[in-house]
Amino acid sequence: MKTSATGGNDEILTAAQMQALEKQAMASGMVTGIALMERAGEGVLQAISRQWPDVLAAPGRACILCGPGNNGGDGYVIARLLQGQGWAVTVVALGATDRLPPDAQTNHDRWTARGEVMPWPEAASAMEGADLVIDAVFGIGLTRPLSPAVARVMDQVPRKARRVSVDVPSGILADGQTLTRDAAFPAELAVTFHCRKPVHVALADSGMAVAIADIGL
Ligand SMILES: NC(=O)C1=CN([C@@H]2O[C@H](COP(=O)(O)OP(=O)(O)OC[C@H]3O[C@@H](n4cnc5c(N)ncnc54)[C@H](OP(=O)(O)O)[C@@H]3O)[C@@H](O)[C@H]2O)[C@H](O)CC1
Ligand SMILES: [K+]
Repeated sequence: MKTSATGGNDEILTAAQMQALEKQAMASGMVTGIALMERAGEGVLQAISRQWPDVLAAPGRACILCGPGNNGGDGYVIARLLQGQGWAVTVVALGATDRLPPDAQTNHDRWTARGEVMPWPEAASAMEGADLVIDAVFGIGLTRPLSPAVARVMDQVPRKARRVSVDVPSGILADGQTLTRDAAFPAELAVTFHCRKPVHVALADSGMAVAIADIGL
């Protein structure tokens, strides 16, 4: 699997086009959702190593914010992988965790066999002192502005941590209309899958780095 600044893929797909591509790949039997999710999690860690070679070299403390969909599912994969590399991992879940989409539920359950999940109101304390905060709250499925309880946490993300968004910084629609930029997760790096979405182009000169992980689509 390769990750790079452009991933060698200069295509730009909308959220709908990306969802159609994933659906088609899964319907064709070429790949399963659970395999895509595992590759996505692995791709995020590879992109972090490219961006900051030292960060993953020495295990530290990571806080993973997981949302109610498959973006959250990616977060549970990342939690498990980081813990396997010796990191102290805290996971915080937004919403119920007993009715996630199937692939996310599988990865949530794999995580809870080895670690805790804190409720959203404890997000601020869970992020305190973290070396790495991963935003796996919303990806291309965001459909409306963040609720105040979620927007507040975005303001509380410790700026001294390395801050990485899975796919799209939560709070921003993948298709580029910035819902509430100020309430969005303050990502230094967004790791997206297969190709960039319009939001990655729109944020190009915001100082946020973008990496593309190839998930075999
Ligand atoms: N499809 C795959 O196999 C892969 C997907 N990847 C990752 O998945 C996300 C897209 O996942 P999806 O579940 O479609 O969407 P999200 O996780 O981004 O969020 C959807 C859920 O969030 C709810 N939602 C939306 N907006 C809000 C909001 N403002 N406040 C609260 N909740 C919100 C939404 O609920 P609805 O009420 O709108 O139904 C959903 O429950 C993609 O970004 C990738 O990270 C894998 O990476 C590859 C395989
Ligand atoms: K995200």
